[in-house]
Amino acid sequence: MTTETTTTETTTTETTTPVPPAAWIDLDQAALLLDIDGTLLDFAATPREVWVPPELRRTLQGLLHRTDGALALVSGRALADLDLLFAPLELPAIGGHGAELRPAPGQLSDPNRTLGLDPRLKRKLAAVAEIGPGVLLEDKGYSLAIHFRLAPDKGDAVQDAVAAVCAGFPELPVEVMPGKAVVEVKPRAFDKATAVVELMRLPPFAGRRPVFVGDDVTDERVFPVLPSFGGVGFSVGRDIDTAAGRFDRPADVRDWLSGLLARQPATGGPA
Ligand SMILES: O=P(O)(O)OC[C@H]1O[C@H](O[C@H]2O[C@H](CO)[C@@H](O)[C@H](O)[C@H]2O)[C@H](O)[C@@H](O)[C@@H]1O
Ligand SMILES: [Mg+2]
Repeated sequence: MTTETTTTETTTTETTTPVPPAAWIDLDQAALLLDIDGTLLDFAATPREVWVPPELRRTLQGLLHRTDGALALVSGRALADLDLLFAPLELPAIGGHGAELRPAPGQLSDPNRTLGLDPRLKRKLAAVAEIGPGVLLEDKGYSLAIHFRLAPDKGDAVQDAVAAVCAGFPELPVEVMPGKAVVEVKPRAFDKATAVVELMRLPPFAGRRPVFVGDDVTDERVFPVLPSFGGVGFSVGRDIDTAAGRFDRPADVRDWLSGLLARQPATGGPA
């Protein structure tokens, strides 16, 4: 069992690494890989309360077309959840921190990619919600997320309890993945980095240069694998050593993406 420390959501306006000009990215060669919460979308009190701006849907659809399908969401959320959020769009996606992989719209993720979380472990973890009101469970089948955004004072207790429960199952190949006001227990066999490597070997992503944007601990593992595909990564809200630059907030990422599309529309080459 592996444990990491929780991340913060501290956002400063002091940008030490400049946001990359949209003109730097060549959409004829790029594969756009985009994290969701804290990157494309602003945080909300609960997972269901996030808002997807209609303009963002239009931008993603345009970029998907402009890159010949080489745009994917790379999320900790389950694919079914992503499809509800972005409906009627169905985008190529990595879901559940790598548990699910859909290289093209309309395809199904192989249900045998990963085993479900051991039910004994899941039951014990679910009991952590008894710590108090505001501690929410999100069951993804292959993993369980325990949210404490509505009860920030209970964050330490939740993390300690999750670590204690997992320590009781040393034989299980699981890891504790910290996030933004959440802690998730997932199989160790996959993560966003392993799934990105897999995706980048499949058409229409293969041969393109990945441009990844992400904000969280789970995203940090992706940055080091990008150079082997000629790609780069950008962080959101904080500097990360292995990132090529930083956006301050999701609204900046959204503006950058719409600028990217505006500069390189489908009918012409780069502006
Ligand atoms: O990898 P991501 O796409 O960034 O997904 C990470 C987790 O995002 C969601 O939780 C986070 O966003 C919620 C809505 O803003 C917020 O209420 C929560 O506190 C955050 O942790 C999602 O619910 C998780 O399943 C994802 O793993
Ligand atoms: Mg995120």
